[in-house]
Amino acid sequence: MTPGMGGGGSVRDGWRLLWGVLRRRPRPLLAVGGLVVVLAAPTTVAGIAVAHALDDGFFAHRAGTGLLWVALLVQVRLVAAVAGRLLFPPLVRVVEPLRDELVTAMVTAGLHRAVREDVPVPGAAVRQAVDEVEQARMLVASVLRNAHATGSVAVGAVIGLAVLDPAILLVELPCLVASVAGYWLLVRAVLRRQRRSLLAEEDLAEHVVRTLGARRDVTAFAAQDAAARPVLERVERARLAARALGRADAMHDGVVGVGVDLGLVLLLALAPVLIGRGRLGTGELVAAVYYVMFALGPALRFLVYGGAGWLAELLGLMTRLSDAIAAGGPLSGVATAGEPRPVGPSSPSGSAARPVVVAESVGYAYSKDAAPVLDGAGFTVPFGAHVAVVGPSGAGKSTLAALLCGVREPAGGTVLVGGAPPAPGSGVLALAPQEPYVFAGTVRENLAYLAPAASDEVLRDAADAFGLGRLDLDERLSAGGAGLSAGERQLVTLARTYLAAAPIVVLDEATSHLDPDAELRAELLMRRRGGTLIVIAHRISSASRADWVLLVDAGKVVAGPHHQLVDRSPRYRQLVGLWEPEKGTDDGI
Ligand SMILES: Nc1ncnc2c1ncn2[C@@H]1O[C@H](COP(=O)(O)OP(=O)(O)OP(=O)(O)O)[C@@H](O)[C@H]1O
Repeated sequence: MTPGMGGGGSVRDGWRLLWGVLRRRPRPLLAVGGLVVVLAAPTTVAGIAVAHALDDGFFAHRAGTGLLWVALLVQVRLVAAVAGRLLFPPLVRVVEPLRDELVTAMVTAGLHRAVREDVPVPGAAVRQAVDEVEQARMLVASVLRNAHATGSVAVGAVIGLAVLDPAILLVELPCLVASVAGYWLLVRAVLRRQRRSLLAEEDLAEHVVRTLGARRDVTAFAAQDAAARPVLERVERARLAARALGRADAMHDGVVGVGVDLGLVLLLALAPVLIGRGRLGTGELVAAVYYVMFALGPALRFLVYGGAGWLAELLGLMTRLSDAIAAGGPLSGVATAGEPRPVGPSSPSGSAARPVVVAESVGYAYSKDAAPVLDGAGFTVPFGAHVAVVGPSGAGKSTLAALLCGVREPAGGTVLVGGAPPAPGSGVLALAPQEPYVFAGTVRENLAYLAPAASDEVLRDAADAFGLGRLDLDERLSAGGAGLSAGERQLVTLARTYLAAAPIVVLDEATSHLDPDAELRAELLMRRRGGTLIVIAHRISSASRADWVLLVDAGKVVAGPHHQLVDRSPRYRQLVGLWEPEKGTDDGI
């Protein structure tokens, strides 16, 4: 699980998880709530003391009385500081058990998933889950403590205004309610947009990394434009999401303005009426202004500027935890986020992910005006199958391989590998392309490119098995493999693909320069490595060895075992006929 918002749950799920855990401790929660009113008293008394100090003391030329009220004000502040400590015991009883409950939920869900899907429990993911829960616990404590302080000051001010004159409350309360309601709507909008922006950025980053990782496949398919298009689309999506978030953020000032500035203007507009009727003294007006400016104002500002960020962070975190619990705990995403379970010769046995390849009504054309290469093609390749893809030259076999590898995206229909659209560089598929690529570096580097952890022994065994015994692992190769024969370049590419941990291997006419014996040996090795093998067939012998044949013709795909297609498909018979006369020499087309 990435620390980002990778899941699909909503903020409401985050709320539900948080509330579900908090409400299990109703007594300390009620005590925390009750203390809001108790701790509101100092603010109320402070305003009243200001009013009396002025009206009964200094404005009435009774300095002694005024000073007595000021002394009371100081006393109240001292008592408030001591009373503030009453909050901590119930707060601790609310917050501390949160960690145990959430960690238990995360790890339990993760273990269930591990058992259900037969995947190992990655310690790093569990550690990350514990860290996130700890972060959530600290955020809950901060949010509750600060919300409590803010809430008690605001409640104290509201009570004080009501004591001064209920009419003042009648003009202040609507402003306050409108401000808090606006803030609430804003928080939700900011959260939604923040989440959208984060997801867009994560998606972009993931796509860029994958596309860069697949640059050799992209080059092999000459699909630079097709590979760049989805990246550019994601850049635009991330830009729009960030702009929308910025617009929502800018609304915060308006929310504070309604609660404080508008409230103050209305209070001052009402004051002459109340003073004229003898309902409000000058000192009381000052006290009312004190409540609005120095109690409600800071409380609202804290709520909007400080609290909003904390609350957004807390809810974002809770939503991620809720996603993870719903998806099976801290392991969610581990098996699907670019880490396919290994299948190569250096991999532990019995731990293979088993992605099935499903194509449904797939359409693809190279441009808007070009005739579609594929038009409504559909088939399924079960995990572990050995499949040959055949068809006349130009029928779309390589195009199909590019779609399976995710290097091109279908114009219509869907291609799913292991239930998700294939992503280049995800490591689920390893491709040996038509044009072998050998890059400047040692034989070791060339072979280990898709299996960086492979030992020299494993690399040597693979090289020997593919007939590259004459090459030393330390031997330097130049870009393009000058000095190697065309067949040897293909063998280097094949051995590299063989060593990859990907559960699916696609050979796109990758044996065209090999003699039939070398081709047979390469195919047998690929079958032995385990996983699914999809061969864009160069020779009919290769199709007849496969469990299943996909015949690509006129935009469609017909599937079946070799012998069945020979019986059933005149087109396939024709192809076999074209291939077979050349048998014994080189039966390729
Ligand atoms: N990059 C491209 N731009 C435009 N058209 C293309 C491109 N690549 C392939 N095509 C066209 O798409 C069609 C299918 O090509 P593709 O290479 O997939 O067929 P294929 O069955 O693999 O052929 P072959 O057996 O000759 O390799 C052909 O008509 C080809 O000319």
